[in-house]
Amino acid sequence: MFSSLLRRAWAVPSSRLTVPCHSLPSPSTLCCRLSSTAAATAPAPFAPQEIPPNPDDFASIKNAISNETYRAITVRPYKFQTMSEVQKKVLGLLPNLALPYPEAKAPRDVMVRARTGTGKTLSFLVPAIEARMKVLEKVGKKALQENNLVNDTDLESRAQRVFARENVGTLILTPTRELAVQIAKEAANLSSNHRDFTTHTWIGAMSKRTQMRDFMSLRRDIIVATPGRLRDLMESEPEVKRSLATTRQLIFDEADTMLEIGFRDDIEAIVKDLPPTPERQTFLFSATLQPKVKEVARKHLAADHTYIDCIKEEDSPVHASIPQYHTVLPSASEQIPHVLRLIAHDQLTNPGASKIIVFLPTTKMTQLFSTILQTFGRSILPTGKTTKVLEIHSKRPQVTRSRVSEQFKSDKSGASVLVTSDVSARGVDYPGVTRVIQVGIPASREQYIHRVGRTGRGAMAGQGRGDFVLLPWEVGFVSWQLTDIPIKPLTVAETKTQLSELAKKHDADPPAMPKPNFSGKRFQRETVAEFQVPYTPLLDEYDRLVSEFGPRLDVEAVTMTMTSLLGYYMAKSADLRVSQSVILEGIKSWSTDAVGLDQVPYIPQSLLSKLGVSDNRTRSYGTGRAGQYAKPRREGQYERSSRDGSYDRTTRDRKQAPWMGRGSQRVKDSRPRQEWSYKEHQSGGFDEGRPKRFSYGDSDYGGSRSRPMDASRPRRPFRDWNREEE
Ligand SMILES: Nc1ncnc2c1ncn2[C@@H]1O[C@H](COP(=O)(O)OP(=O)(O)OP(=O)(O)O)[C@@H](O)[C@H]1O
Repeated sequence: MFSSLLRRAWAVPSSRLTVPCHSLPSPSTLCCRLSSTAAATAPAPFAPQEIPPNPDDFASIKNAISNETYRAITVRPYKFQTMSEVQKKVLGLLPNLALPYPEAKAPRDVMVRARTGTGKTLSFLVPAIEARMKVLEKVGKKALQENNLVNDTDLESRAQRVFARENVGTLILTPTRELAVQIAKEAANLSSNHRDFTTHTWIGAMSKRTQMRDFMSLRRDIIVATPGRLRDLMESEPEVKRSLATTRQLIFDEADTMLEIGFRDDIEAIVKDLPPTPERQTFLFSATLQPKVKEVARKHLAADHTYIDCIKEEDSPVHASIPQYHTVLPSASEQIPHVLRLIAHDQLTNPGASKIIVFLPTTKMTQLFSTILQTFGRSILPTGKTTKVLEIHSKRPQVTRSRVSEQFKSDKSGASVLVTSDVSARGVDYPGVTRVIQVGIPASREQYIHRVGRTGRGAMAGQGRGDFVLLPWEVGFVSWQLTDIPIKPLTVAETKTQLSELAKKHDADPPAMPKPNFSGKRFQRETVAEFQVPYTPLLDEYDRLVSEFGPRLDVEAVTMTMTSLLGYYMAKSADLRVSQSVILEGIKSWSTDAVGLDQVPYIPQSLLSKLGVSDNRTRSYGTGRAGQYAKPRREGQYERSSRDGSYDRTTRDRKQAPWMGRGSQRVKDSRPRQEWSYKEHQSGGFDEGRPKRFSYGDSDYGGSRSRPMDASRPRRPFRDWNREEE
């Protein structure tokens, strides 16, 4: 019983536990905290005993960290009591981990693997703050020594201030802007009791002038940066380069992605100007660390670094308690209705507490889904118009991205959906996410894990759910890439049945939702979810959806989406173990079956050649003739394979379905992965959070800068995707 109490203490603020120890069973930690009270009242023969704190509690590292940091963790603003496994293992290395070089004993570098949402951020920020404070303490003492003084607070703090304004303490590198902002906020919270402690955030799309002004005038304790902006500042501002050459600590969050080929140029250029190891201490943290990344990582770490692995070899890399399901759709026409059904399922399962993230593979696809959800979801989802649909991807202005991200973080409406690209896949902490839905395959197995990890975090460990929705030809991803992940099959038919049962229950006994609060002067601006009653009749609408929105969607916008998908998926044929022509046919069918276009849009030959794929056309055939090229869908190619919509293929179907072929390792090995140049990356052609080689899919193909459309072809004006149809 006590162990379960402790486990639950993740959610219990420590201040609440200040009760007399005799009223509790036997928690040693609490007795320890209250030992002075006990001492005052205890009879003389039983002198107070020093009971060591529970090793799982932050109290056990109290003497290894400064009082200011300890208070920030356990009192304000965090009120955490129990350490997670990763925190216990990393913070257990304190105080040595935070001692300045050369006093500290080796090993000082660490590489850490721990599941998503288990508090890795705090694990690296505490040593970062402590290391900085220790260095400053040393600087103060040195100033006293040089002046032959024993005590002079003014002199000490003057010396510390000068030092802190010239030298950088810790540099933290992250793949995305949202994550950088989040870490910087957490660093500010954790250091809030240390006077004048300053954290800088250097990310793209924010004013360099402001960043430089703050850097020149304030302390330089911690810098949290994305590699692009950091490199830019290092190359253009001599003072940045000079100051970074004094950095004592380098931290890679989401280390595996930071060390992948896409970021490698930037990282190497940055690290070259930092002090070498062992003078510089390096931490690498991630939920996923493949063997090849570990090899690259060793280049940046001291040879005698510590490797902390909180995931046992035989365990799943995702929280085993998060149920995960994959649905292989019988036909592309089921894609949007099925996603809507999953959202409805979540809203009915968690009435008034539903918070969903939908991941899409490209920015154009994200825009398309967001538009469809905003337009149609609001009429057929259980929470109707009160459903909040938010959209984030790298093509949105940074101000909007930050606003939307904050909005979703603080959302308590009970019916919100964040439609996003991979910019939200790693590290971002959205509290209370009840379900993660992935539509289409992620960039890699690791990205799948990180996406699912947006649910079941922190105090909600083990709660939540993951759904993975695949087109028929994407099935290879589950068969070949997710072999070690406990993911169960779920058919469209099963989802329909479950939803219909939930709807019946809902109609029989609609949940009582809190009414918006109009009392007093304060008007509660947050919309609270309201349910449509009766809901069961609306379930029939799902199947009519595609024919409804098909004619209302802009053909050119769908073409752009399709082009972005081509760029993304062509590089994935080895992962899926299907040929590129199967993918091409699959995406063409998607444009008619899933989004309801009358005919497949024109795809320029030049784009297909660039992607290294042919659809058996000659160059002259079809050039500039979008309408003429478009051909009707091949009847029956992606038809439903069974009457109830389940994925139950007959032998005949199996023969006809090329994606069911498993391919061979030889094909996989012989085909090089597509990689894209730094130039493409600089031109904005990549979605942050994902290495550049995936840039093509999310790039401006189909976008405003370099559209592969035939220039002579008359175009329809591009619709504003964020507005509802007038
Ligand atoms: N000891 C703790 N007790 C309770 N909650 C905690 C504790 N440590 C961290 N948390 C909370 O858990 C959540 C997840 O933490 P964090 O974002 O650091 O996870 P992570 O391991 O870095 O995840 P990811 O791999 O996705 O980046 C945060 O909301 C954080 O405030």
